[in-house]
Amino acid sequence: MDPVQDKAVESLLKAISRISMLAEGNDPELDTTLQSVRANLGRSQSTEVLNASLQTLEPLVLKYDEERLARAQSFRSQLLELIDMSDDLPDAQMSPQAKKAFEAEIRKHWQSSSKWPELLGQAVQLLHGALKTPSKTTKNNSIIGRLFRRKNDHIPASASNVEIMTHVSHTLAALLTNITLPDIYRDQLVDIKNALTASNNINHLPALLDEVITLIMVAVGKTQEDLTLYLSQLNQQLASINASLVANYKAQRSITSHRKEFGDTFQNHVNSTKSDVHNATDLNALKQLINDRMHTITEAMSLFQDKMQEQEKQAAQSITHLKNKVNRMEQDASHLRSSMQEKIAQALSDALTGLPNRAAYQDAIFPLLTSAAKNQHALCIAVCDVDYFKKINDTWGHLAGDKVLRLVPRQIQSVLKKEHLVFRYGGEEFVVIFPMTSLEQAYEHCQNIRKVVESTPFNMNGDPVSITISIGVSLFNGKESHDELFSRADKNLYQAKEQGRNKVIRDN
Ligand SMILES: Nc1nc2c(ncn2[C@@H]2O[C@H](COP(=O)(O)OP(=O)(O)OP(=O)(O)O)[C@@H](O)[C@H]2O)c(=O)[nH]1
Repeated sequence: MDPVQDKAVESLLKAISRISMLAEGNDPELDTTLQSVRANLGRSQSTEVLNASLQTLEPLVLKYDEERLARAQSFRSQLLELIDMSDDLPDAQMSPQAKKAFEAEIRKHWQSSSKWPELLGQAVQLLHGALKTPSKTTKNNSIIGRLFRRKNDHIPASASNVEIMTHVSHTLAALLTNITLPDIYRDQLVDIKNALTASNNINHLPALLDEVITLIMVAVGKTQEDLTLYLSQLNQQLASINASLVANYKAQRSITSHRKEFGDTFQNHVNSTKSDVHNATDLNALKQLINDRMHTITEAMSLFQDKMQEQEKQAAQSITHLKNKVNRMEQDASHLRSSMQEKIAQALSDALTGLPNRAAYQDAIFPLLTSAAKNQHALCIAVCDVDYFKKINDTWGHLAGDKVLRLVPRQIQSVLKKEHLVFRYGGEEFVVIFPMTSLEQAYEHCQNIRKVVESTPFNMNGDPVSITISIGVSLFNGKESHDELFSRADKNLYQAKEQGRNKVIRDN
């Protein structure tokens, strides 16, 4: 290999090792592929084209790496700061073991941005848990106790409490800017960030922490999906780069073997010419012989040059191809994420109503049930079904039916709070999740849904028509499976239909 090629290979190795640094530790398969790419690069030869493209690539990769590191460092220090704030919170106590274990987690994962939502989720849960653990001196006076058991009592808004709350909420809001969510959750993220920065009342902290936990659970689920998809595509691209490198290596090896072949042929001609000259007796015959030899050597040289030109052309093409693939891989890494998020958002929303669909419901309900069970929060679900919907379709047509299906959820949402989650479960059926809501409160909300739907005049070909809705509500008992909870709500709905419709039936 000549020194120019040596340099090119060295540059490529460097660049690939930078890329491997970015991808390091995310996926074992990816690591193996990168190792194999590196191994092949080590054997390959290269040209100036490759070197030039790598010189452009390298500072970009280095810059990205530096920025990534700076972001990670800031994320780590904010996270640690958030945890330390539990010491300042009134009536809160964080277990030192839990804190230590979490700090170890931070040390382990702070550089891997795919782990950030999970780390933030853990931090917020720890903080939330600390708020629920009264400090020894004020055992019967915890925030949670006052907030949730005796609703009208509040911690006095002293200057230091306002200061602490401002510090906690601003740090949390800053940490949340590091979390990437699918588009459908963007508004929710902005709402939470606004609510955090707008609040200086420490009594709001537990409820805000709960909202952050719920949102992050969604983020953790989604980023893992994104990452898996991204890594599998990245692996494919790396495998294809690897194939190009192998082909390039073979081409270079073939050039080397042609060079050797030509050298051998040339040497043979020189040797036989030497011996012919040595044995020559007739000058004319010798002249003829030398002419013939020169002719053969010229032909062999021209053949060799043709072969070399063709192979160098192929090698240059293969290197350009390789360079394009590396560039495409860079671009893909940035575009892939947003397009995947778009797809996830589409897959989770219902085209007719724009509401999150049944798949989104499945995504949301399981982490919420886990959190409700763990934190002993009340959680209710309501199954709402438009009455005699078939008749609406039959009388005014399917398009009118569609219009009703678009309007009903708007009416439902008009009487609910933003933390209540509405899904189109299928057909004319909607499901509402009421996190941190007692059965009594959920029942009241459902009565409001029923009333608002009943009193809305739906316009059918110019005529106002009254439409009603039946609802079954059930309260999660903290131990049962989702199916048990759902089937109880469904049975309640069935009873509402049985009892004449336009009714809300709750658990006994
Ligand atoms: N227009 C329209 N109709 C739908 C859609 N999805 C389901 N449906 C119709 O909704 C109707 C539901 O009918 P049923 O399950 O019998 O319920 P119902 O007639 O409302 O009777 P009740 O149980 O008393 O409320 C069916 O006729 C479906 O074709 C949709 O997206 N658009």
